[in-house]
This record gives sequence, C-alpha cells and structure tokens, in this order.
Amino acid sequence: MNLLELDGVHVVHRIRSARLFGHDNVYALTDANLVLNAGETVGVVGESGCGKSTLAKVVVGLQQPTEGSVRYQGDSLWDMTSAERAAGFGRNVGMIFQDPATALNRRLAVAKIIRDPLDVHREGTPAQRADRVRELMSLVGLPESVADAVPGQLSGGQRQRVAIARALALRPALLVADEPTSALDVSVRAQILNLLVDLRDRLGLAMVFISHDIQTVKKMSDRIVTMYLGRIVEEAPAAAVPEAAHHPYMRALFSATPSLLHAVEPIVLTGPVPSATAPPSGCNFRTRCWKATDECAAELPALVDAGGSARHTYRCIHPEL
Ligand SMILES: Nc1ncnc2c1ncn2[C@@H]1O[C@H](COP(=O)(O)OP(=O)(O)OP(=O)(O)O)[C@@H](O)[C@H]1O
Repeated sequence: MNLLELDGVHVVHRIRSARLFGHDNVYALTDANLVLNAGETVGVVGESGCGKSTLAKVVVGLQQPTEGSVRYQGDSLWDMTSAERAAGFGRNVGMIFQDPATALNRRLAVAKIIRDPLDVHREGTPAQRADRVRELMSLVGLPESVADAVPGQLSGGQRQRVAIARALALRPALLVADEPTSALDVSVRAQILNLLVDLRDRLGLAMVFISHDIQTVKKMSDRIVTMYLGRIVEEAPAAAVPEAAHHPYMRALFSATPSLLHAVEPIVLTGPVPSATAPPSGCNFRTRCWKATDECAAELPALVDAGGSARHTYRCIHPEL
C-alpha cells in the first residue's frame, strides 16, 4: 500500500478582486496526482508561485483540497474527523518550514519547543518526554547547553536543527521540507542538508523536498516533480534528468542550472508567468513555450507515460525527446 496518495487534488483560493467589486479564483493547485511510498524522497521544483508550498500543505494536512482526495495508508484524510486526523495522520508527518526564525515560538525555550508535540499527543510520562527531548537534541546535533535558550539566542542553523527535532519528535514516517535551507547562511546550508539526508536514511523516512536549488533536489530525490502555474507538468526519476526530461519547461528549468549545463542546451524562457487567477487554456505553459502550436491551446495535453521501470509521466504534445 502507498504511504500517501494524492488523487486529482485542486486547491482554489477565493480572493477579493482588483476590480471594484467581486472575487477572483486563484488556481494554486490543479489536478495534482502524487504517490509516495515509504522511504522514498520526492523533490518538487518550479518557479515562485507555482504551487509548491500549497502541495506541501496538502501533503501534511494543513490545506484541505477544494476537490480531490488525499489518502494516508489507504485512509481518506478529509473523511476523518479532525481528532482522528490529528491522532492518526498528524503524528505520522512532520514539516520543516523555510524560515526557522518565524516557524518557532520566540518566547519558548528550545526544550519546550521540541517537547511540544509530545505534550500535545500525551506521549509517555514527563520523565520519558524529557528523555526523548535529550535524545532528539543529540540526534540533530544540538548541545544540551542550548536546552534553556530561546530561538533568538541561537544561530540560524541551530534554529533549523530545533525545527527538525520538533518535526521528528513523534517518529513520523514522512517529513516534508519546504525550502529548508533557503533562509540560512550559505555556509550552513550543506550542514543542514547533510543532516536531513542522514536522518532520512537512518530513520527510513519518506520525504517531500521542495527547493529552488535544482542541483540539490536532483541529488536528494528518487523522483522529481516539476510544477508550473499550479500543475504538475512532469514527474521523472531524478537520475534521468535533465537528459530524459520531456516537458519543455522541465528542460528549461534544468538547463538554467550551471552545474548541469553540460547535459542540456541552455534554454532561456521569455515572457512573464501568467497570473494564477487566469491560467492559459490547454497547456498552461504554452504562452512561454518555443514549441507551442494552436493545438496546445485547445485542450489540456493527456498524461503520457514515458515508459521505463520507474514512474515517469508528463503532459505535452510536443515533448523533447
Ligand atoms: N491563502 C492564499 N490566498 C490566496 N492565494 C494564495 C494563498 N496561498 C497561495 N496563494 C497563491 O497560490 C499560488 C501558489 O502559491 P504557493 O505559495 O503554493 O507557491 P510556491 O511555488 O510555493 O511559491 P514560492 O516558491 O514563492 O514559495 C500563488 O499564486 C499564490 O499567490
């Protein structure tokens, strides 16, 4: 059984219109399908505003889909009561946010922050919780001396270690990391990434890893999901990209990564990303695609299975081959 399965998930936000009256729909996530197995890492890439964080929030149950289903170990998340969701699913997923400075309560001591999920879920006795906090601090490389410090007294890297310890407190099976290093100094990014990889491998975690850093996503992931304007346009085995990426957008995104330049011809995208309130018809990338034809505007390209043993699908009628 799959650990997690998203089936036809849409998230639409209703916002006040820039016009004098009325509302607009923001199509943050459109028809997302995703399968995650135990121990597997799926990387998510795409430009700012393409729906990566929305996808992450759906995966951890922080965002209810407008349409579609999210199943955890076969059970539909949004058919459960909120208490069932918190007790069953809630303890099995952990999330790490981009900026630990805002994700952690500034007034609480480190030990209390890490213990909080254990308190909420009434895990063990107070002594057992204190032991678990010490264990978690050691797991993420935090010295015991910072147990009584508040986040403001820590470095950015240490704060992210606190966030990781808190996310792991309930021994989740799945960790979602949304740009976990982009708010950190370049000098500590590698340390935090290495820690995440080490913990993932040691604890056998499944992971959804979101980053603008394509080279890192390629290194960390089994599969890579590329998003454009709320849609997953391609899902490919990490080892096969960029060479075997079929969707022009995925090719373009990867071709802009200097360390991968030898692998594909550089492609420069022109024109603005259309608004998420009025995505283009058919293939929503067509307004920036150098291969677009009238056909691309007519209807959404069908999902194509690229073949091979690993899961590899894309939506394009003029794929790069
Ligand atoms: N609560 C909300 N209300 C209205 N619109 C929203 C809301 N949350 C997200 N959006 C919109 O949905 C779209 C997807 O946003 P999302 O944050 O998921 O993108 P992202 O790829 O994570 O971007 P970034 O890389 O900048 O974090 C964007 O157009 C965003 O403005």
